[in-house]
Amino acid sequence: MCDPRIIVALDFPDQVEALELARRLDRSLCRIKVGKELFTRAGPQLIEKLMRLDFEIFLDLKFHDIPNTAASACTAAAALGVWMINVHALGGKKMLLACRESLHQKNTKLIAVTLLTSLQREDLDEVGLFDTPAHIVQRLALLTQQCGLDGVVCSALEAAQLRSSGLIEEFLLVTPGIRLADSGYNDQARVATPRQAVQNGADYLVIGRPITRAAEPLKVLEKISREIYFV
Ligand SMILES: O=C(O)c1cc(=O)[nH]c(=O)n1[C@@H]1O[C@H](COP(=O)(O)O)[C@@H](O)[C@H]1O
Repeated sequence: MCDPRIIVALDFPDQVEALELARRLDRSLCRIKVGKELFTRAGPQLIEKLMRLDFEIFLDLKFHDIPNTAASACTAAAALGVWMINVHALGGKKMLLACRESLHQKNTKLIAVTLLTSLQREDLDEVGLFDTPAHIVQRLALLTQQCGLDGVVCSALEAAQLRSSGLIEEFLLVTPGIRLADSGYNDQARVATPRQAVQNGADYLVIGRPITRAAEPLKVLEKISREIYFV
């Protein structure tokens, strides 16, 4: 199977809309991300249905809890047969190690969210993180790599610096906060275009509203795929 770099975020309130959109996409051009809203409403059955449509699934539940609880949740998520799952790196080293260990001998990839792409410097100050997003992301990415996870979620703005900072080449950089030149930011803060993201070294681009809310989602997906193909 080819390795499409676009992950379409199916952020919908119910499975009817989600499946309808999925059927309009081309599985050779994208994977699919199911997040908290849709999974809470539609559950594991929806994951099965999407896998029957031959999509690889990133189950984005961003676990963040004490090590035992987070690790058990990872085991349960991976048992669904999904391609990728995630946790928050701010859960700390012990949690990251426990989660990694819980997926021992499983094929599911485990990545950690560094800093949400909706956050900027002022938001970090408010929660007592007095440093730049770039520094914090770097620290959390190195910690995540030391704990043996497969990669991190970061914004594409940090990807270039991470790539030149000694991360191993196979370490995955997954970047949401992707916006087309003519689309608004919505609630995102640290954004980049698809082309910039790939130029900066992102492996996978998570894209929601610019595709899912477009009048013709498949056309936008095809256009972005062409744009990043030769970067
Ligand atoms: O883990 C994620 O996927 C994620 C991390 C992050 O830092 N920022 C972020 O936007 N996401 C997810 O990526 C998707 C972005 O959607 P759009 O803003 O509509 O493109 C949403 O489903 C978010 O939950």
